[in-house]
Order: sequence, then structure tokens, then C-alpha cells
Amino acid sequence: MPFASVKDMRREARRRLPRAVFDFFAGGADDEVTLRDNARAFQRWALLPRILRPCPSRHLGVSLWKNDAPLAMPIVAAPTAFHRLAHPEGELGTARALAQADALFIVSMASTVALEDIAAAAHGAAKSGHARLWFQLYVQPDRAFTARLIRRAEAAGFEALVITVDSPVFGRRDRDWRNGFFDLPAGLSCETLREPQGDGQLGPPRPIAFSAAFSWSIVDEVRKMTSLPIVLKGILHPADALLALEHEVSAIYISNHGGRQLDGAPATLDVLPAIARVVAGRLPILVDGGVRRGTDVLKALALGANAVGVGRSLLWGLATEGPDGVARVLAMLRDELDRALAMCGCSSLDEVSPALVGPRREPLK
Ligand SMILES: Cc1cc2nc3c(=O)[nH]c(=O)nc-3n(C[C@H](O)[C@H](O)[C@H](O)COP(=O)(O)O)c2cc1C
Ligand SMILES: CCCCCCC(=O)C(=O)O
Repeated sequence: MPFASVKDMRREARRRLPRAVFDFFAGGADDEVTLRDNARAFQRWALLPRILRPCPSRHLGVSLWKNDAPLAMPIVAAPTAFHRLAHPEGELGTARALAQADALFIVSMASTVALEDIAAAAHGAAKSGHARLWFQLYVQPDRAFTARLIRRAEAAGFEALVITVDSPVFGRRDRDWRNGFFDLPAGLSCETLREPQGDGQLGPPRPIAFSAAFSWSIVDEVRKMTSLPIVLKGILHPADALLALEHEVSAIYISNHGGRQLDGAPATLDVLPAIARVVAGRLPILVDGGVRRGTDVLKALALGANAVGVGRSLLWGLATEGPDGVARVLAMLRDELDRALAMCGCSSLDEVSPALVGPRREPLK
């Protein structure tokens, strides 16, 4: 069956995956209000195309930081755990597909392949020999362990650290409770969390600890551990965006964890304009949650994001066709974005501004 859209890939992934695995990927916290609202929020905005503006080709590249090599497109892979549940190649397949497309892969600390092996696969597949990789971290109460993870990410060529700060405790997902899905099945584990023991053999994976005792000081602590740019993922409040600025992070990542943490939290698209207003261009802004179409990406860019993260959509690709499916989803979103830019009269992302969107039910002025 030909796949016309991410929705089609999701349908096929649902058919192929065991029920509990599909539910783990698809599900959200509690009543899944936030999960649904993330996607719906995109429908509350309309694109306001401008006509007869020449844009015979569109440039999708974006630079997040001065002197940083531009990303080929503003669509990045949000960190998601457990890719080998979707496909035997797991994160290796995802890494190769993203690197071939020159797209940024934010690798979850809860990957089912070790970060070094993911990096090797990605760098090996990148046309330039250097893939774009960031490492996502849940800061651990054991700071020495946290520091060792950071050292390994640096050594493997990861270019930034994404600290996820929306998980003082782990969200409760009703689907996982119903399915009794609380752990990886036998044969799979969080390979990055294994460390060599005295005998040189890798030990068992260390469990990820979530801590409600953390404060903003963890950002300062991590900064002392690394010179990599620090991105804070899980910001939803403008006041926290300002605190992130004070703590000199390198980028703000607006996210409600795809509706998997606090149910009732706002849709990310709904908080983006207010956060973009207070940040006022001082830091790059990433946002994720509910992105299923290139037009969603364009709306987020118009409302103030510099790049947009995609979580489940890529997992559906991986589950359906392995690395080819990841490549297919990425190409779909990229082509949809390119087409939408052409129809809106934009030849580059610099021409995307809030003037390109309006609330859907209000008349145009
Ligand atoms: C199956 C799954 C696993 C996830 N694992 C992580 C993770 O390990 N670390 C993290 O910061 N966010 C994680 N997230 C959240 C994503 O990074 C992202 O915020 C979310 O998926 C975006 O929403 P979307 O799936 O609608 O695109 C996960 C999300 C899903 C669906
Ligand atoms: C206990 C391991 C949890 C891994 C983190 C996965 C995650 O963030 C998610 O949303 O699921």
C-alpha cells in the first residue's frame, strides 16, 4: 500500500506492532488530553499565503547558533526511547536514515543501542562523514555517572546536550498500566546505561532515576561538566524561558513530552507565541508535539520556533519500513514544508514570520 502521509504510516505501524508496543509509543499520560491537544492546536491556526512572490526554489537550511554549521532543514528528530521495540536495527537504522538526509538526531539517553554505536553508524552514513547529533540527558542524582555519560557523548562527537527537565517524576500512562508494559522485553536494554565493570565486561544497565529534588542549579552543575551547548527541553512557561536565559542555556526547547508527562499541560503550539515574545530572538527556540505535516512545521516556524522536533512520526516510519521508513517520513515532512513555503511565497525560512499565520476562525484584516 502506498503511504501518502504520516497518518498512513501510523496506521501501518499499528497493524505491525504488538499492541502494548504501539500503545507505549502512541500513548500519553492519564486521559491524553494534552496528547490530543498538541495535534489539534495546529488546526487552530491558518496559513495566510502571499501571492505572486517569486520563490522558484526554497532554501530550508537553518543555523541555530552563530558560527555553527547550518542544519539542512528545520525538522529534527526529537529524543525517543527504545527504538529496537519498533525495528531490530533500532537507533542504528534511525541514525543512518537521518544522517543520510543530513538531519539532526537528538539521541535519547534511553536508547536501545549504545551512544557510541549510534554515533559510529550516523557518522558512517553522513555524506560529509560528520552527522548532526545531540545527546538527551536526564540528569542523574549520581553526578559522577552523569559526568561519565557526558564525557562519552563528547568523545563520540555529539554537538550539544539536551537536558530534559519536564520529568521530576515519571508520567503515568494508562495504556501502559492496562497492558502491564513497564519494562523492555527480554533481550533489549538501555545500552547506553551499561558501563564497564572491574573485569572489563559491560555491567547491567543502570536504571534511570527521576528526581523531584532538582532545582535550576543542575543546569549550572552540568555546565561545569562540559563545554557543549546546553539545551533545556520541557519548557512551557514564559517565566521559565526567562530563567533559562538567566542560566545561560544555548537554546530553549518547548515541549510537554508529547503529552506523556503532565496531562492538562497546554499544547506546545499554544505557548510558543508567548515564549517567543519574551525570548525576543535572544536564543533559538525548538518546539515539539503533534507535528504530523509540513504545514504544522511552517506554522510553528511562523509562530517563533527556529526548529521543530518530531517524535512519534519517525517511530511510525521506523516500525513500518525500518530505516527506509524513517527516511520516507522525513522526506514527506520536508516536501510538505517545501510545498507550503512555495504556496506562501517564501524562498527561505528568513521570510517566515508571524504575518504568515492567523487564528483560524477570525476574519482576515
Ligand atoms: C515513545 C516515546 C519515547 C520518548 N522518550 C523520550 C526520552 O527518552 N527523552 C525525552 O526527553 N523525551 C522523550 N519523549 C518525548 C519526545 O522527545 C517528544 O517530546 C515528543 O515525542 C514530541 O511529540 P510527538 O511525538 O507528538 O512528535 C518520548 C516520546 C515518545 C513518544
Ligand atoms: C524508565 C525508562 C524511561 C525512559 C524514558 C522514556 C521517556 O521519556 C518516555 O516518555 O517514555
